[in-house]
Amino acid sequence: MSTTATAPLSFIPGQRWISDAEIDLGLGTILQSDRRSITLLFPGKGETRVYSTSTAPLTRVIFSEGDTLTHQDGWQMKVEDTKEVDGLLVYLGEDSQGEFLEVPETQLDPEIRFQGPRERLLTGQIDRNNEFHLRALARQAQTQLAKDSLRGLRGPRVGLVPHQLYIAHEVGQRLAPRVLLADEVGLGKTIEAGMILHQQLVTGRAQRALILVPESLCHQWLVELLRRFGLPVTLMNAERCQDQETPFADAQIALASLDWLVKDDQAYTQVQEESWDLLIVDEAHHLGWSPAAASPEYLRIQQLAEQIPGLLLLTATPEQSGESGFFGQLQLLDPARYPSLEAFQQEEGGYRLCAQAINRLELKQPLDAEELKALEARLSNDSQKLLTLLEHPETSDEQRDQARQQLIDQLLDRYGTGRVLFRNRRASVPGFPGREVHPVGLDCPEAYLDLLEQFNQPHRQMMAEAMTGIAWPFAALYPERLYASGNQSAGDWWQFDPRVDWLLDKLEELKEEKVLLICAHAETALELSEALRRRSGLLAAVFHEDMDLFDRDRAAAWFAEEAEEGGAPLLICSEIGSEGRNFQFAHHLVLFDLPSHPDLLEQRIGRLDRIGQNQTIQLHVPYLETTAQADWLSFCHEGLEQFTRPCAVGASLYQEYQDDLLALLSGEKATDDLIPLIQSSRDAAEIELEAGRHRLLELASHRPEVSGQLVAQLAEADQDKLLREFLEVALDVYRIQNEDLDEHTWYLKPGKESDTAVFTDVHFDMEEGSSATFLRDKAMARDDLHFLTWEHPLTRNCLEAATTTVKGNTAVALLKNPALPAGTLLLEVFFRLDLPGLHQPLAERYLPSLSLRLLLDGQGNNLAPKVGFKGLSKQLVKMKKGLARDVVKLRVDQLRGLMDKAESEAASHLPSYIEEAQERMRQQLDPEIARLQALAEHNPAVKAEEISQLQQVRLELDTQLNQATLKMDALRVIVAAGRDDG
Ligand SMILES: Nc1ncnc2c1ncn2[C@@H]1O[C@H](COP(=O)(O)OP(=O)(O)OP(=O)(O)O)[C@@H](O)[C@H]1O
Repeated sequence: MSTTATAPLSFIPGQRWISDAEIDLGLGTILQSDRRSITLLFPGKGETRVYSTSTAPLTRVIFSEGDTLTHQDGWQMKVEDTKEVDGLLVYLGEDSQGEFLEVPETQLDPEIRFQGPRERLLTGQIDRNNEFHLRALARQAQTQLAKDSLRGLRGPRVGLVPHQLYIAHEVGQRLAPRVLLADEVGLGKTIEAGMILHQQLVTGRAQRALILVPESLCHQWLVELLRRFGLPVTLMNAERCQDQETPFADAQIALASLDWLVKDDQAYTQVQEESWDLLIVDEAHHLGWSPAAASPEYLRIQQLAEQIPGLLLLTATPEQSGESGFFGQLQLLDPARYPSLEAFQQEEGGYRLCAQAINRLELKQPLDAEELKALEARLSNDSQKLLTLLEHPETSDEQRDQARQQLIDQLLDRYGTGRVLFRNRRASVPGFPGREVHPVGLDCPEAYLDLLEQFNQPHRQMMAEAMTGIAWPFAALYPERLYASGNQSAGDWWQFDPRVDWLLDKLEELKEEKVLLICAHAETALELSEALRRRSGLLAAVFHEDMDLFDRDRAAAWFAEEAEEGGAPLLICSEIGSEGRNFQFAHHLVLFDLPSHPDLLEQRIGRLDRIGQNQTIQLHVPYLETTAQADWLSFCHEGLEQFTRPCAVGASLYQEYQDDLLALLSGEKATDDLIPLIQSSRDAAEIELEAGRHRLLELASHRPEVSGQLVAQLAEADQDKLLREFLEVALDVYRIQNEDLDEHTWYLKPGKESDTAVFTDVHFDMEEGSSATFLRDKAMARDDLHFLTWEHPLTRNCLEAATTTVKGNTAVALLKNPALPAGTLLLEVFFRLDLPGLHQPLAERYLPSLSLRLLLDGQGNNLAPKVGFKGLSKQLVKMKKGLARDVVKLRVDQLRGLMDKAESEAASHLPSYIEEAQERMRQQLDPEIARLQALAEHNPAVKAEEISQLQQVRLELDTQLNQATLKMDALRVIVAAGRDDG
């Protein structure tokens, strides 16, 4: 395994040497030498070099007893003895069959490479001290990062919002997470998904992800993933896939429109042929499902969800398509846990009791007989043990607390939507500004009144539907559509519709403000913008489904631009703009009409009422009095109170009262009769939810005591000293100019000498340089600054470069410490845990890339526990290369002995290292196995193979971890300079 350096006396043809300056040439053979020059042939590379005898940068290669050499024919031999014949060495030893052999040095393998620190040191390949320093810091960081439970959360350029961090931390750590992210509108589901994805990638839990979103949100997702997470996303579309057989093959993270994949069979097949680790689907309420039929979108996602291990579904309104739609989403996530709609509905009936039991556990009260009996059906053996432990008089308080927490976790997981659904509500997220609503009743013009009356006749309702494409009586909510589809010759609706006059006045009043207007239909949006242009010369940005993606994004960007820079003061959107988009920079929302479903109204308001909104939101609602519009407003406003706060029961009340609501719209029922009924049902449903499902969801979606710690730890990262030290040394090693702009902000500029490989995938200005900060808040406020964390690509590249090349694995330094006599020798050695042949991606999840440091004195005593790396490094100065080589040559025997000692010392540490890795692995896999076993007790859909597969993985990892070794990673020879030099 090792080779040796020498003190050369003379150059004799046939001897084997390496070039210190060109190590890659391999082993050279001296062809000839005279007083002035030496000629070497490097057979491995077929190159010849001539060196001056006095300055030749050459090192003689000599193997010693115990070393293994490789013959030019490929076989190996362990050296037992050496003899010299005419100035050439002959190695004596046995091959693997035990046959005694003699190998002249002329027959050594020329391709020999010296990579390990031991070989490199002994063959005089000595690196700079700061390169060694960088490698050691990088290993230290890797160890720290491998154990870091916040890994993957440090890098994203996002504010520290507790409920988001809780979810990201909880889900991002899972293997193949499958969850529904269903926070109320605008609470940051995209950010949560981004954080989970980032974590999965950074920790190696996932390599590739597929993100499917409505077409209108593609660009916004792309921007968020790049700007906030720096992820390598590829936007896929028909154009990009044209004439390509495997267009998705190069996309590590592919982002595409779900609508496109539903329509394009070929693209869908291409997606299916790839291997993905995580699938993310935004606005998942579009995946319609009922026991009778599933939508094409649902079927496509279902197929993908069966083949992709991880799945994140995002929706603010999971029940938009009814309870069955909601169940359909849960079934995509965990078909085993949610086998049938009936079972799901039955289980829901027990939520209240479960929430009650959890409350009692939290209050440290005993469960009563009714609760115990009801829960028995769901509790399995492990839970029963916990209950017994709770009741046992000798159980300590600490054991009791732990048992209660475990029981709560198990109840949340096994009862209700537990680990699968996360839904935070505004009510429990502080800092949201209020909403103010301004309904404005307007006289209904005669032209509309006539039309509404005509079409309300039973025999004409079908015609209204055929003309407008809107079912009656909902068409009555949009009289301009009735008018426009039948009266083209009679002039434009906007010439007499009082909402337009009102709008013109309102816009005049709000001329300093940005105003978002949403209406239900694309035609209304277009005609309205035309009306404003013709009647007042106002140019509004327009956003609707018939525009292509590019034009839509351009319109949104125009609206977002500052007024002084020519930004549009008004954006007119059809319903499509009511989903997913970020318009929180505006504070005024005009609801030109109301949507026909309460969840759509919630989505509309959510464009402004979202994280980042800093003012009270003004909701302007013009409506036509004495028409269906007025009745519908009563339903939304008084019935559901939607304008003042999100209504959690809107979708279910809409379903419950569907017939009455239709009667209300057709004028067969009066608001005075219906609205009080809806109000009392709402109050009752909300009370029930608060006591049951909501309580469970609240508990499962956010634990403030956990998120509080996460926020505090992440906030501390601003001051991470190791990170700054590591980057300072890295910039020095890779020769990148670094100037302090202030205490926390650097200006970095690559120069001619710089190693530019470390800028791979860093969006960096290589010409002018770029600035970077360690402060999260500063990075959030200024997009032009890089946010420097352990997860920034520059840091990651430096970490990789420092640990995956040989650079820095040897050094020789001078110790300036007057207390030590001159010539005192120390050897500093780093080892790292190595797992040959292990299934790496699987193992890395559990395996901390631990490193071990030893500091041996001349007698082989380990001083590392007393003398730290940092303190020692401060006392070291560099030594010239020539002198360093001489030191190694002079002390070669002592060094060999110390290296052997280091190896045996390291071996004694190995068992405890392996134990730690095994412990981590078990901590992750055992609860998962136990959970599946518990679920299987009640649910035949949990397959036995699923459990045995996981048990098999655990067994294999356990065995493989036992084969781990500690491998020498870097060596530094330290020589005391003594008093005179000090
Ligand atoms: N932690 C955060 N730091 C900075 N900005 C954030 C954070 N969380 C959310 N935001 C911003 O708040 C807005 C809403 O977030 P996001 O789009 O993730 O919400 P959502 O729940 O997905 O919304 P919707 O329900 O409308 O789809 C976005 O502009 C987003 O950039």
